[in-house]
Amino acid sequence: MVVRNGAHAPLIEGDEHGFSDHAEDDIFKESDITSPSAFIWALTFAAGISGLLFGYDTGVISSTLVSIGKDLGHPLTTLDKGLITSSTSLGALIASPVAGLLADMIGRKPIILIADVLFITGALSQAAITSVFGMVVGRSIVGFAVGGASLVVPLYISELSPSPFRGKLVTLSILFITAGQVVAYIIGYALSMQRNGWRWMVGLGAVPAVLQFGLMLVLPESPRWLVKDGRSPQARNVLRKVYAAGKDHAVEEVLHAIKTEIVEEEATNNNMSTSAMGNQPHTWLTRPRNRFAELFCVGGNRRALTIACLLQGLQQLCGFNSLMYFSATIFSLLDFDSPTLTSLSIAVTNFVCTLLALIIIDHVGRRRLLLLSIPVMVVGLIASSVSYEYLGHPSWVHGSASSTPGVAQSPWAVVILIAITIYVCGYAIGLGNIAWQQSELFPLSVRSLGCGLATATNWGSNFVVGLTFLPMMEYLTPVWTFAIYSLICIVGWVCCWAIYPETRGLGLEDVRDLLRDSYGVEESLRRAKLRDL
Ligand SMILES: O[C@H]1[C@H](O)[C@@H](O)[C@H](O)[C@@H](O)[C@H]1O
Repeated sequence: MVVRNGAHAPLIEGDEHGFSDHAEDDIFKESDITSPSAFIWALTFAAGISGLLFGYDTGVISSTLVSIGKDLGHPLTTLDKGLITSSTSLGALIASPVAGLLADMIGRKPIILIADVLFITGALSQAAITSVFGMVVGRSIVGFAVGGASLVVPLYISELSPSPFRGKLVTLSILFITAGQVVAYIIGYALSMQRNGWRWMVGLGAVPAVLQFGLMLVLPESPRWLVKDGRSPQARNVLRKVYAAGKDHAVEEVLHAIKTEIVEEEATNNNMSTSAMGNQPHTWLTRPRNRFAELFCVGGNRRALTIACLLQGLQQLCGFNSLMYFSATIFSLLDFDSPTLTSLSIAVTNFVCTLLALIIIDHVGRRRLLLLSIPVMVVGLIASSVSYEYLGHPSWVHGSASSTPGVAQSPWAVVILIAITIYVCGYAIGLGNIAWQQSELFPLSVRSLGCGLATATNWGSNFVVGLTFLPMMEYLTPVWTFAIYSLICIVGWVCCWAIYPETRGLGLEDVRDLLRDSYGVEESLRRAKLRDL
C-alpha cells in the first residue's frame, strides 16, 4: 500500500492491466529492448545539459582567475582565489543533501528546474559584480545549482532509462561534465585576452541553463517518483513514451516491478517507524527521519553508504580538481607561453579518457578498472613531485606564487606536463567515472538520501582541496603537495581493494544481496569469474 495524503491507495491489487509475474515468453519484455528510444536519448541529452553546466562552471574558474586582474578592486591574493574557488564547492556541499531530501518530497524534475534558475542567477550576478565578496556570493549561488544538479540528474536519468542501458546513459551524463570543462577552457582561452573577457566567461553559463529550463518544462517527471506519489496512470504514460509504441508489455512489466518494490519499501519503513516512533502518523516531516534511520541502521545500506562516500571522497582528495581550478596558474608559473591553452590539453585528456571509460567499463568491470587506474595516478603524481624537485628555478616561492621572467623554460616543466597528463588519464578512466555509479549501490528506498550524502562528501572534499591547494603549494612546496596526493591515492587504493565489490553485470537486487552481511568482495569476484566462463 502507498500512503498518500493519509489515504491508502491500492498499488498492486486491481492493476487494470492485470500484469502477472508469469509473462509469456513470446511477449516483448524490457530485457528484449536492443536500443534506447529517440525519446530517451532526447531526455538524456536535455538532462545532461546540467552536467555541461556543472563542468563549465567548475572549469571556467581556472581562466577567470588569471584574467580578472584588478577588476575586483585589487590583484587577487591567494586567499581571494581560494575563497572564490571554494565557495562553489561549499554551496554544492550544502545543497546536495538538501536536494536529496527535496527530490523525494517534490520530485526530481522541480529540482532540475530550480537548479536552472540558480545557474542563471549565479552566472549573471558574477558577470556584473565589482568586488571579491560579490564574486564569492555569485559563485556560491552557482554552487547551490551544481550541488542539486550533480545529485539529481544521474538519479533522474537512471529512473527513466530502460535497465539494459542505465549504466551507459548515466555515464553519458558524466561525459557531459568533462565536455563542459573543455568548452570552459576553449571559451577561457578565446576570451582571456579581451578586456572584461572574464565577465563573458562566467556570464555565458546562463545560456545552456535557459535552454535546459525550456526543455525540462516539456519533459516528464520520473515514473518511479510518480508511482510513489500515488500517480500510477501518469507514470504509465511516461513509460509508454520511454519504451515507444508496441512495447506495452514491457511498460506493464516495469510498472509492476516499481510497484512491488515500493510496497516492500513501505513495509520496511512501517516496521522501522513503528519501532522508532510508535503509532504517530507519517508526515513529510517524519519521513526524512525514517529514511535516515533506514540508511544508517540497516547494515547493507550502511555499507553501501561507506563505499559510495569512500569513492566520492577519494575522487576529490586525490587533488584532481586543483588542476581544473588552478592549472592555468600552475602552467603560467612554469613559464608556458599559453597557460590557458596548456590547461585545455588537460581538459581534453580528461574528456577523451572518460569516453574511453564509457566504452570499456562494462567489459573490464568497475573494481578492476579502479584498481588498475589508481596506480597510474600514483605514477603521474610521484613523477610530478620528483620533477618539481629537479626544476631549475623555484616556481612557487614562500609567501607568493611567482614566475621568473627572463628565465628560459626548464625541460622539467615539460616533464611535469607529461606527468600531470598521465595522472589525468588514470583519473578519468577510473575514479572520475566510477564514483558517480553510486546509485546502483543503494536500494531504492534510501537511494536519493544515500546519493545526497555521498554527493555531499564529494563536494566537502572538493571544498577542502580548493581551499588548501594554493597554501600547500606555497608553504609545503609543490614537491610535498604532489607527494601527499600520491599518498592519499595509495591509501585509497588499499581501501577500495578491501571493500569495493565488483558490481559489473549485477542487477540491483544482486547488489543489495551482496552487501547484506558483508562487503561481499570475495563473493562478487567469484560471481564475476563464473560469468566470464
Ligand atoms: O566526475 C567528475 C569529472 O571527473 C570532472 O572532471 C571533475 O571535475 C569532477 O569533480 C568529477 O566529479
